[in-house]
Amino acid sequence: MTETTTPTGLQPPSQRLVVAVDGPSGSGKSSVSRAIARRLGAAYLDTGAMYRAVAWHCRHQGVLDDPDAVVAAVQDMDLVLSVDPDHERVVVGTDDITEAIREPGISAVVSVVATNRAVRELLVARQRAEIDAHRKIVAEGRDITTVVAPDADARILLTASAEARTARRAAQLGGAVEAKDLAEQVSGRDAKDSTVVDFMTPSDGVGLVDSTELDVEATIEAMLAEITRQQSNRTTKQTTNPEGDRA
Ligand SMILES: Nc1ncnc2c1ncn2[C@@H]1O[C@H](COP(=O)(O)OP(=O)(O)O)[C@@H](O)[C@H]1O
Ligand SMILES: Nc1ccn([C@H]2C[C@H](O)[C@@H](COP(=O)(O)OP(=O)(O)O)O2)c(=O)n1
Repeated sequence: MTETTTPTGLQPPSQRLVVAVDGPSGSGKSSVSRAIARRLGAAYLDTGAMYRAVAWHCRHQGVLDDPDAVVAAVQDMDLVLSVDPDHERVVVGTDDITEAIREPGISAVVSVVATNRAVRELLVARQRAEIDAHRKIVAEGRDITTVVAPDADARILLTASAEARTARRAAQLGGAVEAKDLAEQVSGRDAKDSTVVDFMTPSDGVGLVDSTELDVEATIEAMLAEITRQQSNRTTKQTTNPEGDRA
């Protein structure tokens, strides 16, 4: 069966679209993915917010130091995460923690839960269910292109130099953080998180967008161009080889 295509090679709007975005801290994943979701009329899944919510919940329960208790807490956790790109909202039980999960105290401990493999399995299952529940969705994190949605319609690794990422984070935090704490929040956290997933090099078939020399708008344009390129490639493959690799 051949898929119908628009004149530009893009899939028509009624078709499913899953965009997967990974990258290190401060590369622009959240701001750029949110903007792309708006432009595509898609949902937006911030998987980092899920890890942050787990860190908040475990700290709140006083179990961060006990890996088994962390897993139990995640299993029992009642998490509501908005996937509306225009409305950021994270709620655990009756606590609205939308603001709290962005505090430096959570950034400092989030790797404890993100490097717990059992926690990752639970969250990956939840992320896949969320992706399946939406016709169009942009999902971003560290392992979306490789583990959560390796079959996504478009997969992109968004990078920037360590200097650019640290400078962006400094500006975002309003210059209120000391240089050594800033380096720990960006490169230090990436080093810890990299022990369980690789988000510094694109895996096979994943497009690379380097935003070091680009402003936010130019990065959005570069990402949209890469999404279009990958969609066109997939459409061409499906048209020329509709049976895929089946003999
Ligand atoms: N290409 C860019 N140029 C300049 N600033 C950027 C760029 N991309 C993102 N930013 C800014 O850098 C900060 C970190 O971006 P964010 O989207 O939170 O990154 P990430 O989700 O990868 O950690 C934000 O203040 C954002 O507005
Ligand atoms: N898919 C994901 C998403 C985030 N994480 C981890 C890595 C980070 O330390 C935390 C928080 O992620 P978040 O994307 O909010 O991080 P930033 O502060 O934007 O750099 O969660 C992960 O391990 N896997």
